[in-house]
Amino acid sequence: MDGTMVRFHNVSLRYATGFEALHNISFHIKPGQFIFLTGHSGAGKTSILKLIYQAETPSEGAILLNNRNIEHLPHKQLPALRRGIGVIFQDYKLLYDRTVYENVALAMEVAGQPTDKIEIQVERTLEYVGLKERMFHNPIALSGGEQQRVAIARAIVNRPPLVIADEPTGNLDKAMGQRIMGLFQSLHQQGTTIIVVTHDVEMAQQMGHPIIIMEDGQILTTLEGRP
Ligand SMILES: Nc1ncnc2c1ncn2[C@@H]1O[C@H](COP(=O)(O)OP(=O)(O)OP(=O)(O)O)[C@@H](O)[C@H]1O
Repeated sequence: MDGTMVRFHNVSLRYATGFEALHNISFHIKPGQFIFLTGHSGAGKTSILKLIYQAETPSEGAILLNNRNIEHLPHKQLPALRRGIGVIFQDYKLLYDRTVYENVALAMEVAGQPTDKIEIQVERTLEYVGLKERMFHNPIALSGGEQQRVAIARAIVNRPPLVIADEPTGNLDKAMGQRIMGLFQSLHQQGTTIIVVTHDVEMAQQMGHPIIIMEDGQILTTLEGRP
């Protein structure tokens, strides 16, 4: 497929502390690609995700998202940009005073979707991640792998073209990790662009997708994956 889903062009990121977490990063992700981002702790992986969903702005360089330049986007355009990205955070960021259903529905409510559509789509998405039976439970009563799947359901319920996940299998056993990766693989097969941060290079290699390896805020190398 042609075009650009994400492009970093000579991007650097200096945090308010003065620390430069990313230095002169360039890479290109096409629509529909599945990419892994790996590297040791502190290499800058989460910082890249933060730049993509605009929690941070680069100190230098250009970022293109869906062929649009985003590094100096007006504030009022931010919500629309973020709706096009499903973000799965390292610590899930679920709301523990609401049910599983409500956690996922909220993402559609803030996107202004009508109630009837929300009911159908939330149920369908929870079924997809295998949690329909737990719909009215509080996420606190769920295992780590189940909470991870609620976070995935919330991220994909609006069907964003881009899904980014920070260490989605980090705290899970191998079987649950594979199940989560299976979900990303099936989203990828439906045409979604996927970026997954992981420490697990072996697992990433088994999946056969390209792997960007980071070190000290720079890209060390990119492994191309299987054709
Ligand atoms: N808000 C911040 N202010 C200052 N420094 C930060 C901030 N966030 C991250 N850093 C620093 O930037 C560097 C890169 O952090 P980042 O979270 O991107 O690394 P990472 O590769 O995702 O690490 P991990 O695998 O441990 O999650 C680290 O040295 C970190 O301490």
